[in-house]
Amino acid sequence: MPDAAPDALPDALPDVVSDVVPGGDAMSRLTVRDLSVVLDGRPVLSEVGLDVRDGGWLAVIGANGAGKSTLLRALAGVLPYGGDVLIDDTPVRRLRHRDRARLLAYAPQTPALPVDMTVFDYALLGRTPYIPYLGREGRCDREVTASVLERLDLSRLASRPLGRLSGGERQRVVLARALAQQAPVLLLDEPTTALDLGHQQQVLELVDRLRLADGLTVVTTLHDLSLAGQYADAMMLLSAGRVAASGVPAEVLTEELIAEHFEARVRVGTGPAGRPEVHLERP
Ligand SMILES: Nc1ncnc2c1ncn2[C@@H]1O[C@H](COP(=O)(O)OP(=O)(O)OP(=O)(O)O)[C@@H](O)[C@H]1O
Repeated sequence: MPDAAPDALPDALPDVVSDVVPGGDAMSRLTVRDLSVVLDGRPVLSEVGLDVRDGGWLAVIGANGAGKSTLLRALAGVLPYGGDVLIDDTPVRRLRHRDRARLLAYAPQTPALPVDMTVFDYALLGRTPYIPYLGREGRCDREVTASVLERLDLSRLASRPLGRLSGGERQRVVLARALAQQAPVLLLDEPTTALDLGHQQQVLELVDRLRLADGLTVVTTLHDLSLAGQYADAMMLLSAGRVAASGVPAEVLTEELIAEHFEARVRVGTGPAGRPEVHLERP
């Protein structure tokens, strides 16, 4: 069954979410130096560097196979890498798993989901770093989870097993788990690919509001270049595992760079607030 259209977004964040997402004093500047990843003996990322300010939104773009998901997986610590990943001045690889999970949340593109687990219990897994060893979740954990599910239009599916969701519903549940984690750095791998237009807007607006209100630092891969240009304040173009361009969206979303790295013919216009809009043109 398709979901109902998402509710209009209020200007203010819901109390519970704004109370539970870390405040502006949380650590969240993300710095990457000379990052490299080798998979199956082949270099997939080389000499990647980036710097995302506290409360910044970096969109990583690039053609299929450029290394975008690999970059996010390395940042999330689920792949071995060379080089340094720092949150403020703390090397992420030195953190214990639990401490890292409080600083950095990652929503993968297509995670394996336990088909019998309910939507609520899966999103509640995001609270694991806050639950004492051998303990149970508390009221706050359940409230945070319920609030995030509500913001993502998932409350009515809370007791539904994951195996009985549509693709777009599954994608929002994966995001819900990451948001319930309350980490100041959020890594989202193609968070909108399976979503209808209304839910794309709902998800990106929610992430943007959390970023502006609470200083979340966001890194996301996005294939939709216009969406990337509308939401990100910085962009990085990856090509064959290396940084081909980086800067503000207007510096990266140029007709020349897109032609060269995507082999696509586009027209780049200027949208609201001077942000670039990318339109495909028929050859
Ligand atoms: N586990 C793996 N073992 C070996 N090679 C891999 C592995 N995972 C990915 N690769 C290769 O690494 C390269 C980068 O893959 P990655 O998934 O990061 O690209 P991407 O930019 O996210 O692509 P897409 O836009 O298609 O999602 C590709 O050539 C891919 O085939």
